[in-house]
Amino acid sequence: QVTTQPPLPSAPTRSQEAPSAPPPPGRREPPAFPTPTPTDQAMAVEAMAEKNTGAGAGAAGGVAPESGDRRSRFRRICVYCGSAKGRKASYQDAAVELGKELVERGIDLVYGGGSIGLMGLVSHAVHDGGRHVIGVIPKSLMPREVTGEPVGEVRAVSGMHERKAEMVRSADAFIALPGGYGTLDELLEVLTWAQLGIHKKPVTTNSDSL
Ligand SMILES: CC(C)=CCNc1ncnc2c1ncn2[C@@H]1O[C@H](COP(=O)(O)O)[C@@H](O)[C@H]1O
Repeated sequence: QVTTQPPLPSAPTRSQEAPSAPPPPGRREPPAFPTPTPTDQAMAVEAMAEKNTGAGAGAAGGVAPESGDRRSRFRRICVYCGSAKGRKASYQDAAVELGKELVERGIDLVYGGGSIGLMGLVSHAVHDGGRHVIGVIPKSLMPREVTGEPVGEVRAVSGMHERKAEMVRSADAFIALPGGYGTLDELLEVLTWAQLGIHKKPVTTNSDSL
């Protein structure tokens, strides 16, 4: 079972569209979706795991939360995010905050292994905070997505499909931050694998990124 928190906005169907309400003239504002903070995202994943019996870290070997502190039931969370920093500073802030939140909750990071863009920000935040970082990256992509010293453990894989499979195998839950087509591809694949019952791990997203 997969739940997104908050639910992704769906486009109105023809029957839902009011015929008497044409779009206003001039510039169209983007819909004002709420932007959950990384704390909201981590909380959402925790809440989903509680709702989904047998889902999440329970099935994937996570640790039980210790009373009185903010340690998570998840051992490792996979973060999907852009290889670019994005148009808004808030995306970069969210990546760093999410990394810090993982550290605070004692969670290790699985990610796409790049050192550029939001991927670089979240991985450095987790690594600098002393948690383990696993970067899963095809060898052929390293020259493009890794600059300087790689962060944490690098798992070199043979291709894009293997990368996504290894990321899903290695993590107990998934959070998508803003990104481009690559992030969208990763998010859709992890969602469709859940729909097919290939895994039973929680998936959540920041709807502002889509
Ligand atoms: C050839 C093939 C099977 C492609 C399937 N597509 C993909 N599979 C796995 N990771 C991807 C794919 N396309 C892009 N990515 C990765 O997704 C990450 C984020 O990309 P983006 O900035 O959101 O854009 C990057 O590390 C990028 O290398």
